[in-house]
Amino acid sequence: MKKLTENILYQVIKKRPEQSYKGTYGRVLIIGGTKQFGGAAIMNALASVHSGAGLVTVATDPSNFTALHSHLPEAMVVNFNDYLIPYIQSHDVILIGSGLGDRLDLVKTTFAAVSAKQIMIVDGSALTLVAANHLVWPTSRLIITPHQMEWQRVSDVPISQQTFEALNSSARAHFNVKPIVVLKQFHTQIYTDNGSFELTIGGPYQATGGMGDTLAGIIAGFVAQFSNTSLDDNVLAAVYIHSAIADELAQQSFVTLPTQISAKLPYFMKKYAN
Ligand SMILES: NC(=O)C1=CN([C@@H]2O[C@H](COP(=O)(O)OP(=O)(O)OC[C@H]3O[C@@H](n4cnc5c(N)ncnc54)[C@H](OP(=O)(O)O)[C@@H]3O)[C@@H](O)[C@H]2O)[C@@H](O)CC1
Ligand SMILES: Nc1ncnc2c1ncn2[C@@H]1O[C@H](COP(=O)(O)OP(=O)(O)O)[C@@H](O)[C@H]1O
Ligand SMILES: [Mg+2]
Repeated sequence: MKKLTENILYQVIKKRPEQSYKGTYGRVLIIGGTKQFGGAAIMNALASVHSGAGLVTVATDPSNFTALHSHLPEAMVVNFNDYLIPYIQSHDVILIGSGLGDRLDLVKTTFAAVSAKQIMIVDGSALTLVAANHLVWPTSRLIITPHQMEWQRVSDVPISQQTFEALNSSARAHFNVKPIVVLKQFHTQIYTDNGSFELTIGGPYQATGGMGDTLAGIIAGFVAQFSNTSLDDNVLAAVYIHSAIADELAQQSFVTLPTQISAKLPYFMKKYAN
């Protein structure tokens, strides 16, 4: 397993060309946040916008609109009970699942509408719904971001066996579509067609609800905007920067809040842009 280093940030984060506009940096659709878990979609969106996605729309329960806008007026909203197919088809990147509760209907609609050229990130409750209902993965460019229990649910590799890299790799190989797998834990592992990678930074100051929702949002922001590097590299850079910022915050803080990580992203990214 290759160890991720800071070098991935120099490779991926580039100074922006002057001849560009918001459309250049990608359109992200976030589908998540039931009434109970609205914070998850808000944290997705904060991370996507702060990491540089050009346009972010959040399809969520309408009870979350005001809270989302008060944190992030940059985001657009749509009621996730409305007809979503035109939204799904017109976005470059779809992030589904954070705080999605039991909305299997939304997972099915999204999987059916997404096309092969779009990038889809599946997180949180959507992973649990895929596993519980034996859904077939869509043939989009797919990234999944399970924590260890979610990975157990979707891959059948028990948490106690997940230390074995070969088992995780072979479980991934048996999916109908081979996704980039971000297996989150202390020292997160990333499984790709080009090998597996290990994060060697980060720590338990990150163990706060919303930390994974924030990572999923950063991944969306990175894959939406960086078009000169591979999808694999963009995901690796997103995973690295999430914990690098946490490490920096942890020098002064006992816990590192997800929203603090998002707030720091633009400043942290600046030093790598060349
Ligand atoms: N503010 C918001 O709106 C927030 C909304 N959120 C949203 O809530 C949804 C549910 O997400 P979830 O992860 O909380 O619940 P679930 O999928 O049932 O997994 C938990 C079960 O797995 C077990 N477990 C074992 N290992 C584990 C591990 N490494 N990491 C984590 N758990 C581990 C664990 O064991 P236990 O803690 O009981 O020991 C428990 O039995 C999801 O969509 C998410 O986006 C959250 O982001 C929070 C903030
Ligand atoms: N002890 C730890 N050390 C390093 N990172 C951690 C630790 N505990 C949690 N994390 C990180 O926090 C995030 C948790 O993701 P997840 O459980 O999906 O959170 P949530 O769904 O509440 O947003 C992952 O990125 C994980 O790697
Ligand atoms: Mg999660």
